[in-house]
Amino acid sequence: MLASPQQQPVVSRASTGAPVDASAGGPPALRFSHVSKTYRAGQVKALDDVSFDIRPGEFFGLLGPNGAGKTSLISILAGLSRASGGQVSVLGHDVVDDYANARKKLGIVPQELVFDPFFSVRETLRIQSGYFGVRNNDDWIDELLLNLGLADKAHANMRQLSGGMKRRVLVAQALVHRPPVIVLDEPTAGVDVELRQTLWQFIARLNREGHTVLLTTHYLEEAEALCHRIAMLKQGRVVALDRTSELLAGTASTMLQFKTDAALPLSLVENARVTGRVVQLTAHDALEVERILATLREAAVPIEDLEIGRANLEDVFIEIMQGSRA
Ligand SMILES: Nc1ncnc2c1ncn2[C@@H]1O[C@H](COP(=O)(O)OP(=O)(O)OP(=O)(O)O)[C@@H](O)[C@H]1O
Repeated sequence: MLASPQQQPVVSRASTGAPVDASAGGPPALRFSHVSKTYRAGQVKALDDVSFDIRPGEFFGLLGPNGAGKTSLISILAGLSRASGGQVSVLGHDVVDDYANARKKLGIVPQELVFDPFFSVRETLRIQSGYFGVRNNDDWIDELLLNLGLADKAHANMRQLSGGMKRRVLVAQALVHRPPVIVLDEPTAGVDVELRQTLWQFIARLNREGHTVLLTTHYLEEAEALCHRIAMLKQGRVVALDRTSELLAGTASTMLQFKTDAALPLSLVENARVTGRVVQLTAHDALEVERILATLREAAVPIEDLEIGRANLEDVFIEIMQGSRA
């Protein structure tokens, strides 16, 4: 961890390279306990009895379609909104009863870009340090600027920055007080490949050094690559929670993809994912692949650009959201 004198690493690495949970027996990094949230006098149920823990040092993904409740959960965690029921805590500090201590442990990168346009990047980060009572923070601010590709923008005014640059400042802002728990709410929405790589390299390094990370994203390939465990929300409820590798192991293992202009035989339509001319079908084994290809041949469906590969997290996500998998 990028340790400051006040903050002890929550996870360290033994000489074998194996991660060691230095806080074993301590509180979870994040605890969501029977959390519910309703809007409009109970008419909209955004969260319904959500419970799970995130361990210190984990890289945890929270996935779900639009409206599943991810932002509602993060708003409660950040103290921006109150749960209708249940509790949330950060390293043992309740986000309502012990808000100041809970907030100090959190670095939150929000979805929305909100800044005071009159300050420079460095001033923005100094002001944010001041909110957390951190003085003489320029060395760490310089390190953040360097790692997020902002070194040459330190004196630029916030209003002069592009959207992608502003998002980098948002990340730096969340990290000024070296929080042990980092929450990223769709940090790569609409940002270019270069920033994604810079951002993920840096966040992965912080995670290796012991910081806990909670990520929400619609980019499932990012979640698959980065997250140790994943929870999936659907209509405010947790419908899946497991190690990423277990989620992948439980899915139909093979993906067939091809292009066609013709209609699919009825027996295949139900399980097909169709995007324009591109059709994707999952199969559990080689026999099922053969059966699908035979069905297409018998129905005289002309196919182009056939590819057969391994199913990925997107396939798992769709299976779970469609309710075709427990
Ligand atoms: N302030 C609000 N007033 C009324 N309903 C709301 C409010 N905020 C969220 N909702 C509703 O609560 C549900 C969950 O919304 P939420 O924004 O938490 O989902 P989300 O998973 O973050 O979605 P997205 O992926 O689109 O950001 C949705 O039905 C949404 O319409």
